[in-house]
Amino acid sequence: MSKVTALANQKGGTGKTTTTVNLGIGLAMQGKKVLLVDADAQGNLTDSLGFHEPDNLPVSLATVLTKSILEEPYEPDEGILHHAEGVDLMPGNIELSAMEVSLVNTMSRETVLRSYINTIRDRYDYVLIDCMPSLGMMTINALAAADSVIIPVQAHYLPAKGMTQLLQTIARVRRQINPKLTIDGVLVTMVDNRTNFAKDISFILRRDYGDKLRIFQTEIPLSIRAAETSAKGKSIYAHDPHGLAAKAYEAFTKEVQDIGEKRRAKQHKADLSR
Ligand SMILES: Nc1ncnc2c1ncn2[C@@H]1O[C@H](COP(=O)(O)OP(=O)(O)OP(=O)(O)O)[C@@H](O)[C@H]1O
Repeated sequence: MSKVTALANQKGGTGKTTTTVNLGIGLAMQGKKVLLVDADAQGNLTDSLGFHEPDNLPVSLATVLTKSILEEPYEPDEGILHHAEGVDLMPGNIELSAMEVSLVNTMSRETVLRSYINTIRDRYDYVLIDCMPSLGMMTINALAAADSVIIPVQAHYLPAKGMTQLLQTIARVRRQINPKLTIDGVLVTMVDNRTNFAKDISFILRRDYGDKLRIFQTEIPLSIRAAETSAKGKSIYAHDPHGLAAKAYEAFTKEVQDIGEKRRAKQHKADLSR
């Protein structure tokens, strides 16, 4: 059974893309089949995986979503790229911003991405969707398509207001479109352990949200090496395998996998008792 997870936070630069890459490749290193979906018009995920000119790709997420809306046929694996470290990628690019506008007048505007992902999810153990830094139509589509959400939060920014908005949006999507949507947890990223500020943010998050949400045990350290990976088109495991950021992403991958295993066991039990 595959699991679809959206990495979402409407604030920009919180580590969504870096986490999508390193969680995805981390899961692939554990033998899982993984599809990464670039649902951000900036195409940063596509760029980070070494496809440095996303806008020049002949087929991208916008292409297949448009075909899906127009009810034109497409091959399930149309446009899917393969990365040397064992993950597949449905690339995204600037064409998604035009989609964001055209979706408003589409009947199935909130579930176009879900329809597409449903055609391919059985081929994978995990599908990770890297969201735009907004709560617009594409992010709603990602939340409608997902089984769960991971919220990366930057350690040096107090997320209180943004978090409330995001949690409200998730609750609304759950009520109106996708009742099974759950929150896997909040991942604190770019933690600078030399300052007290990061520790404070982490403390505040755990204090204010810890009883409602899982705050992942693992925190991702601030790391120049992690920031370098996107230009290299590699994961942190390939770029700096012995560094702290690689160790942290490895531990985070393990936490996510444990959640996935528990969910599978629960589902299995429910299926048996039917
Ligand atoms: N652990 C880290 N340490 C230092 N820099 C990092 C770390 N993780 C990510 N970065 C850098 O911070 C910037 C923002 O990260 P990233 O692109 O992953 O965030 P994002 O939430 O996907 O951004 P956007 O909202 O623009 O899509 C990038 O330049 C990235 O290389």
